[in-house]
This record gives sequence, structure tokens and C-alpha cells, in this order.
Amino acid sequence: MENCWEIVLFVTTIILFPAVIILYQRKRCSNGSRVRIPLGTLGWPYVGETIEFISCAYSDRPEKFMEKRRRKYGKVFKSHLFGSPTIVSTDAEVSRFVLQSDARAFVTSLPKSLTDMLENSIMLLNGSLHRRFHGLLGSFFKSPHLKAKITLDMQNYLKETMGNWRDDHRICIQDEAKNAKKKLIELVRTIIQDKRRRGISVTPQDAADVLLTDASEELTDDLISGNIIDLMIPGEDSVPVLIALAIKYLSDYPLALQQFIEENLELKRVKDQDGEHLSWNDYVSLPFTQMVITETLRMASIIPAVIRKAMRDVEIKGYLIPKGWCVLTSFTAVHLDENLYDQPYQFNPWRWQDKEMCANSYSFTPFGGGQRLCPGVDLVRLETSIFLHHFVTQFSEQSSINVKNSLCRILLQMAGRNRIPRDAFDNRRGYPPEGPLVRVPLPRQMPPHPAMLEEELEMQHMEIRRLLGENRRLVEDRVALQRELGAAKEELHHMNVVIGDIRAEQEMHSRELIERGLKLEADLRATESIRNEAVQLRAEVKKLNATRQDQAGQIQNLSQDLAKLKADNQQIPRMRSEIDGLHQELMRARNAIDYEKKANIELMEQRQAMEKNLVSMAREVEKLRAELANGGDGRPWGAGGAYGMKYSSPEGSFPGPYGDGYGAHLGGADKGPLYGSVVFYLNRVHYLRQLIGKVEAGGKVYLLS
Ligand code: HEM
Repeated sequence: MENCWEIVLFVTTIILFPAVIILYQRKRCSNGSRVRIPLGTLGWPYVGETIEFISCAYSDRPEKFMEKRRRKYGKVFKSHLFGSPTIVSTDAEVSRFVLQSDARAFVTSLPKSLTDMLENSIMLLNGSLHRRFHGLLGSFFKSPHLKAKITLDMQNYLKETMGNWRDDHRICIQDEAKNAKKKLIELVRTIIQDKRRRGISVTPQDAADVLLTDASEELTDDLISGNIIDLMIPGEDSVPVLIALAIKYLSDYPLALQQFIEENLELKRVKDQDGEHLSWNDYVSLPFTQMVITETLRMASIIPAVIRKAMRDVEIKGYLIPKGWCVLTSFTAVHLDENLYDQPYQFNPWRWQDKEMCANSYSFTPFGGGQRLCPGVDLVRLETSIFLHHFVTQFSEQSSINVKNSLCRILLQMAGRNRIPRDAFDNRRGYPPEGPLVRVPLPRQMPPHPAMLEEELEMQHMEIRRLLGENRRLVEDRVALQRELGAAKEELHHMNVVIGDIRAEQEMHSRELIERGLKLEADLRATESIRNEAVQLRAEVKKLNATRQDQAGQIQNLSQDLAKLKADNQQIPRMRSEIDGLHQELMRARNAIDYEKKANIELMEQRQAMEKNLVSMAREVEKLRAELANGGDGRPWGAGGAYGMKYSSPEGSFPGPYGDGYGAHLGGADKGPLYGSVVFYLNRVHYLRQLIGKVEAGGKVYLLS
């Protein structure tokens, strides 16, 4: 009865649980916001979709689980995995957002059922403690010291191991690569125990030292040792798988293999020639080798997904990730998304030559991202490069065909362990048709179990179906390509015509340009003389400016003179009136002179007449004297002649013609006043003339009276 109740309770819970979740979701979606929980199904109660998820993960097409739901619900959908409602993201942007978010939004968490399932209890750190661990380990893994040490250790180990490989021996690449890791794990364990015994080293030599020397008390010994072991878990399997798959892909694609071998042989040749050892830098600087590793990481998605738990309701791209739900970000789905990668199932290392492709970091996340980005990134590339380099160069010493044969054998063995599909070696896929393919006899095996055969048959059926699908896609692609080719040809023809037109136009244009250039040259030459003239003119202008300045000085002086003259000119009217007065006086003086002149002339005439009389009288006197002398009457003949008069004496009998009226006497002394006044007038006239002349010449005249 008690059992019966338990069963009822169990069944009720099973029925009620999804109902409660659905109701809870509806309530969230209906609270007015446009964001919603992504579409999808929670599957069976408790188990949800876990069984299908796991079975797909172990099939040859693990991405099937995602593909099916993505087609149905979109790139982000809900599910129920490992006992937790989960949002699955195959969308690069959403995944990136989740990875980049800090511990307030998402924490690293595994669903409880999963952690319980794992034998090794995994220590999941979050928040500041995680940041401390990540920072310490990250910088240690990146240190050149560690890289140099690992390079040397690996080289020695590989030389020793590969030296023991023989043609007739089965070699399992994944196991061989793993052995190296096992040795490392053991080594680390002993080192930690040693350290505990001897005390902590001051200069950190390894990850344990780094964690042990940290001063923080939070990093207890338990935590450190637990994390060191956890640290080895990703390294233990991931790198060997990566190496094995790189070899598988290379063997499938002969062109890539050829380039890969050539690049590595060339490096070996150069280093052997120089007698140098290979450094970690040499390995990671091989461009094609790195492209091969990148492409392998993309196609293989060694860590297919990571899981986070939402600490609060988070909205992204219109989706709601409810608090407490898990988010599974699928790297595989993104790495094989045909919208992001052209022909995603093709191994094409050359796609990484495209710089844009490399820059688009969130469509390629084999190492996760954000705060939990794998700190072993560099080590992974280094270890893989070293292994592959030694593998291809060591086997190519005989011939490169031998390398292919060795690869073939290794692949046969890997396939025998059901790690890769048989089609990798069942035909000549990936190898040049003419190349010899030496098959090594496989060791005899017991006939397989019918169930295994059935499984194999089923697998082959699925493979055939996949191939048919691919074939159909190829045919469609071919038809589409042919159509595109036709269109491209037409386009090409059209382009040729257009190019012809453009060329003609360009020719015309260039001819025009040449002509214009010639014209410009001629113009330039013509302007040469103008330029010379301009130079001359400029010199002249300079001169003129200097002259102008001079003249300005002169003008200034002149204007000062003018101002003075103006002041003088104001005197002119007065002087004019004075001059007028003088003119009148002059006129009167002239008249007086004229009158005097006339009187003088008359006087002269009278004088001349008198002189004539005197002469004639003197002659008569002479005559009379002579008569007297000859006969004479004894009469006294004194001076003054017969006429009893003294010439030029005041008692003379001939009075002056002008009489006293003029007051004039013919005696020189008496002539004074008359002649004096004329001379005075003449002097005056002469003086006035001078004055007038001076005034007319603009000179200054000072009239004193
Ligand atoms: C092909 C090889 C490897 C791949 C693809 C890979 C991938 C990843 C990824 C995706 C994560 C992030 C997990 C998350 O976000 O929850 C991670 C974390 C980590 N990996 Fe790697 N890993 C590889 C090799 C290594 C190696 C060789 C080491 C150590 C030497 C290593 C150490 C770690 C550690 C310690 C973390 C945790 C980081 C943290 O939580 O802060 N990994 N790895």
C-alpha cells in the first residue's frame, strides 16, 4: 500500500512538473514584455531531451540534435538537458554574449545530475576566486619560459618515441599523443608532493608554483591541488584528439598534405643547415601549419559546447533566458554554420588566409571566450605543431610517399578502433590516382559480432543516405553553378563591351587632358614675359613708392610754405592799393619828367643858340680886336665883349630864358634844385619798378611808408 502511494506521488510529480514549468513560462511571457522564452520542447519529464542529445553526441553526426531543432525552432531554442531546463544557442551572437557576460549574469555550472555522474568531482570556481586562478594560470601558460621548456621536453620525448615506431607495428596516434599527457600528469603530481615536502619555491617554475606562491589565503592547498588536476583534464584528451584529427583531415586532402609537408620540410632543412634547434617561435610561425590547426579546430570542435547558468533573467536578441535556467552554447553548430563558412564540411585550411575571416572572432570559438577563455590556447597550438612537425619530417626522410603510406596505416588502425569512418581508407579518397598505396596486412581478427555488423550496416546506410543527400546537393549546386556561369559569361561579355566603351572614353579623356596640358604649357610660356614685366613693375612700384614718400615729405614742406604764403597773400590787397597809389605817383612823376624833358630840350636849344651867338660874338670880338690892333680907336675891349656884359655872370645882359619863374639859373650851382628833383623822381620810379617786379615775382614787400 505504501509503495502504491509512492507510485502515485511519483506519477503525479512527473505530470505536474512540466505543467508547472509551462505555466511559469506563460506567466513570464505575458507580463507585457515583447521578449519571450525561445521556442522548443522540454521533452520527457526529468529526462527531458537528454537521451537524444547523448545518442546524437555518440553518433557520426553529433550536430544532428542541433540541426533538427534549429530548422524547427530557430537558432536559439529551449530544451531540457541533464535535469535542467536549458536554452540552447547555435547563434554566434547570442553565444558570444553569454560567454562575455560576467558572474552577475551567468556562472559556470554543470547540471547537478552531470556533476554527480562525473567520478572526478569538478571544482567550479566563479567570481573573484575564479578570476585570480585564471589570471595566474593564464600568464604562466603564456610565459616564454614555459613554452621553451615544453618545446624541449616534447622534442626529446617525440624523438625517442617515434624512433621506436616500426613499419610492421600498429601505431595509435591518439594514444601515443595521450601518453605524453599521462607522463605530464604524473610529473605534476610528483612535483606537487615534492613541493609540499620541501616547501614553496620562491621563483615559480610551474603552474603549481604559481598557485602556491600566491599570497592570498583563499587559495588553499586543497583548492590548488584540485584545480591542478582539473587543469590537466582538458589537456589530457583535447590535444591528442586534435592531433589525430589533423592527421586524418590532412590525409583526406592531398593538396593540403603536400603543402603541409613542404612547409615543415623547408623549416627542417633551414634549421639543419644553420645547425640550430627549433624554438617554439619557429613552430607557431609556420603559416600553413597554423591554418591546418585552425581548420581542424573548426571542423572537429573538440569542446563542442559549454554550459552556463543564468543568475538573473537575461534578455538577448528578443529572447528571455530565465533565472536558474542553463544555457548551452554550441560551438559545433556555429563552426559548421553555412551562413558563416562556405562549404562548412569541407576541410579547407586556405579559408583562413582571408583576414576578415580571422578577424570575425565570435564565429570561431573553439577555446570559448570571455573570462573563461581557455588559457591553454598557445600551448595547444605549440604542442600540436611540434607533434605534426616531427611526425611529417621524421617519416619523410625516406620519401614523402612513405609519409602518406604511414598516414594510411595509422588511419587504418584508427578506423579499426572505430574513431574515424572507414571511408577514410576504404577507397583512394584524397590520394593522387597514380601514387602507390601500399596496404599493410592487418593482423588477423576474430569475425565480428552480428550486432556489430548490423550496427556497421546501419552506419553504412546512414552514410549512403548522407552521401546521396550530398550528391543531390552537389547536383543542385552544379546546376546552380552552371546557371551562374552562363549569367557570369553574359555579364562578362557585357562588361567587355562596357570596358571597351570606358577605354575609348578614357582615351578621349586622356587626349583632351594632353591637349589641355599642352595649352597650359604654352600659356605658361606666354605668361613668362608677363611675369618678367610684373617683376619690373613691382620694382618700379617700389621706386615710385619711395618717390611718393619723398614727395609726400616735400608736399608737407610745400603745404607749410603755402600756408605761410596764404598768410602773406592776405597782405596783397593792401599792397595793391599801395602800389596803385605809387602808380599814380609814378604817373605824376612821369608827367613831370616829360615836362622837364621838354623844358630841358628847349633849354638845350636856347643854349645851343646862345653858344652860337657867343661864338659869333667871340668871332666879332676877335675881329674888332684885330681891327683895333690894326687901327684902333682906343676903346677898351674887356672881357664881356663889346656889349659890356659878362657871360655867365649875374649881371649879364642876357637873362635866362626861364627867368625867376623857375628859380633856375644857368650857373651850375643853381641848377641843383631843378635837377635834384628830377633825379629824385627818377630814383623813385626806379625804386617802384623794382618793387612791382618783386611783387609780381611773389616776393615779400614791406611798405614802410
Ligand atoms: C584542443 C585543445 C583545447 C581546447 C579545444 C580547449 C577548449 C577550452 C574551452 C572551450 C574552455 C572554456 C570552458 C568554459 O568556458 O567553460 C577551456 C577552458 C580551460 N582550458 Fe582548455 N582547451 C584545450 C586545451 C587545454 C589545455 C592543453 C589546457 C592546459 C594546459 C587547458 C586548460 C584550460 C583551463 C584551465 C580552462 C578553464 C579556464 C577557466 O575556467 O577560467 N585547455 N578550454
